[in-house]
Amino acid sequence: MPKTKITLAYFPDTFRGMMATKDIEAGEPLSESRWCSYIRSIPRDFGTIPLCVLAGNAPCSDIATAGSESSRWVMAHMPHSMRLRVIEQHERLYKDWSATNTFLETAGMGRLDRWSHYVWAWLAVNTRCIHLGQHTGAAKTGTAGAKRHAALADELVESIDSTDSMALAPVLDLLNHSAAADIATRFDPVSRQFIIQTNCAFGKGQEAFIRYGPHDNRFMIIEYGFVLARNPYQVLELDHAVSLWTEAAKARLRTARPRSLMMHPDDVDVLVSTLKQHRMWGNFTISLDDLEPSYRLHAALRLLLLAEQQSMTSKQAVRQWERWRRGEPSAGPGDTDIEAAIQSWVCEICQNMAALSGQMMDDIRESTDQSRSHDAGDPINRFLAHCLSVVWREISDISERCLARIMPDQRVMSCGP
Ligand SMILES: C[S@@+](CC[C@H](N)C(=O)[O-])C[C@H]1O[C@@H](n2cnc3c(N)ncnc32)[C@H](O)[C@@H]1O
Repeated sequence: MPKTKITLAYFPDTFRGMMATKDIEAGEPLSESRWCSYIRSIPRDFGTIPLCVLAGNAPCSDIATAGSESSRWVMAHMPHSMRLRVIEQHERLYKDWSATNTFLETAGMGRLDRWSHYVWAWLAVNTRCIHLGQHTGAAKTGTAGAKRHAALADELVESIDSTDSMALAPVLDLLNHSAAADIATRFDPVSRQFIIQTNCAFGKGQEAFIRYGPHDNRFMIIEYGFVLARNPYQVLELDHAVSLWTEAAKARLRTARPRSLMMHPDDVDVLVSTLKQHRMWGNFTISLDDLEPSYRLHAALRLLLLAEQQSMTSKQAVRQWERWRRGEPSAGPGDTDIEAAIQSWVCEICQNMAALSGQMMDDIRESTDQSRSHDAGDPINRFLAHCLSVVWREISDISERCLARIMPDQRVMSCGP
């Protein structure tokens, strides 16, 4: 950290200004870095971001197998999809750390000595940077000059690799996120300024917001360490549930007595490969808006359930599925059965998700209550625990509403054919 003897403070006459934290001799430089004041405005701690908890105090190439008690607790209380994303994020962090050290060593500048400082800096950039490749709503109308200006900005932005063009923008990075904010961003090639323009008004004294993106709360926790109480982007992510189902189907077919004449465990892999070839594998969701399986989930379930339910080979199932995808007339009475099987699958998964989320919310409440009552330090970051609880509440809500849609008149205890 750069050294300085001055810090931001409020003064009765001049309001915000810089105060000496120690005696300063005449002739001393006020700050050893021109960035010092900015760096001091960045939060000291990113403890509500799971990666910060998981990264610990020493670099480790594989967090899935290592970590402190609190990092294991955080991992165990995240939905599966979040866990995968945090592991991926840690791999990126570790790769960046290694690449930075290689660069410094090659340049004869030694190595970074503090992992925790690097993690802090990495998270500061990740939570506060703007991407120059981000470009929304540049003026496409107006005077010839304005259009030329916009075209120049477009050209500049297109020439930038957006994954590699992060910038920290002091003051802009103090703006908080609201899903209701409406902004347009552009880089002005003449003034070389990154401009954020708001399309909604803010009254005097109100907090001015920007929108970081159309992100759900799982993403907000991982990238920014907070949740919105009412996030409009809510979906049930079911990739893991579908993968578990394929494994269970293979196990069932392996032990089936009498052996299924048509389906073989390897057929399940063929069906999965078919979905992958059609770029239809993954991103399986049910959204809060319509409480229906997304097209991708519906299509995948149709193929996966078809072969087993109607005793087909994978080849026959793929042929029938492709006909359905092309919108050709349905292949007879089996079509109603397969739709019922899809509903039944969704019903069972929603019951499992509702039960799991209830258990997770109880666990989180108990763990935070325990660390409060024992006064045992605070191994669990309470705010992070609260954020995880909100995510499980959302999963529970969608699951229960989906069950109520499928079986409107019942308190559903069991689904199935
Ligand atoms: C770009 S900074 C915004 C300024 C930040 N509040 C600060 O004090 O420096 C992003 C961070 O602000 C916080 N943040 C942004 N929007 C928020 C919101 N709606 N509710 C709670 N925290 C928010 C999160 O900690 C996030 O990682």
